[in-house]
Amino acid sequence: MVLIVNGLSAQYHTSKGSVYAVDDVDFNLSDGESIGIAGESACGKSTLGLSIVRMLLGGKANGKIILDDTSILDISESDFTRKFRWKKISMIFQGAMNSLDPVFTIREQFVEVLNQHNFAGNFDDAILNALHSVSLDDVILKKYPHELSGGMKQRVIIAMALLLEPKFVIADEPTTALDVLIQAQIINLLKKLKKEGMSIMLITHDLAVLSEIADKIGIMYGGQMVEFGSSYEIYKNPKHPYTQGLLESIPTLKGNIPKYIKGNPPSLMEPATQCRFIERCPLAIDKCKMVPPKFKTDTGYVRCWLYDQS
Ligand SMILES: Nc1ncnc2c1ncn2[C@@H]1O[C@H](COP(=O)(O)OP(=O)(O)OP(=O)(O)O)[C@@H](O)[C@H]1O
Repeated sequence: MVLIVNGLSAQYHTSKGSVYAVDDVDFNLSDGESIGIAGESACGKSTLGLSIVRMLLGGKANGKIILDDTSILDISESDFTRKFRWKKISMIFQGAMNSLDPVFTIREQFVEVLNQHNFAGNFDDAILNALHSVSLDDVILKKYPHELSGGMKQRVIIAMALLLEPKFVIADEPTTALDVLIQAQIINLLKKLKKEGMSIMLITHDLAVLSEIADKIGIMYGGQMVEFGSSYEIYKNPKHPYTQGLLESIPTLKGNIPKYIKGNPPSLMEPATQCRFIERCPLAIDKCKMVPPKFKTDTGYVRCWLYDQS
């Protein structure tokens, strides 16, 4: 599965005006590659994921998303549902484990998902395959959500996203609200799925959890992907001052005191007219009063005037 995202923007229209939640994002993934999307709260990470599965409620996405040679924003809703949604690409929604229906057994909830997608194969085979791929035992099928631990509920949610065997799964903060041991189990599960050939887009505010899964990383700030590249390049040689700040804020075992980025993220109620990071950037220069374009790096790009070679 090859994914090319080009000039992707997404806006929500609210009674207070438009929210420019995703602004001119580019990235690409080759077959089998996974990407990590990191950035602070409200910088557009979920909106980016929702745009790719065409599930932006109250919003509209523009630009190009090419999935396996099809421009998926240009096909009809029914074609997208029939050929792509949950079959080639699915999403594990943020907080979904808390929205399992308390009055239905886990099996009934799996059946509901299969029915919604007009699944024509053998229901039991599909459910058991998905369940086993997340290392859950068949006995949980008879249980109700309140009988499961948080980690088991999150596995159920991941299994639901895998029911129709998509090759690309977007996981939006799949470890939030789980204790650290369970977080590690879920990350290991995603690693296992990746090894089995699945491409994953892992969305998180925590850069530290990406290192084991992501071949590439996109750093989001104020609706823009301010840096994109191979994980190696982003970790070893981060270029954007925001990426540098994020990496310095990760606690280490070596005793370095984690730093934090002063100030608050910008409002997304206006389109960008200058660098979105200007107010918080320790390295800002005069040019930063203009919106930075994407400057090429070894493996991707950075949106920062400090890398202007002209
Ligand atoms: N349905 C919506 N209607 C209006 N505005 C929205 C909607 N969903 C998100 N937003 C706004 O869009 C911006 C980006 O939100 P988004 O949820 O994509 O960010 P995020 O990086 O995923 O945040 P978090 O890490 O907190 O989940 C925010 O300003 C948010 O308030």
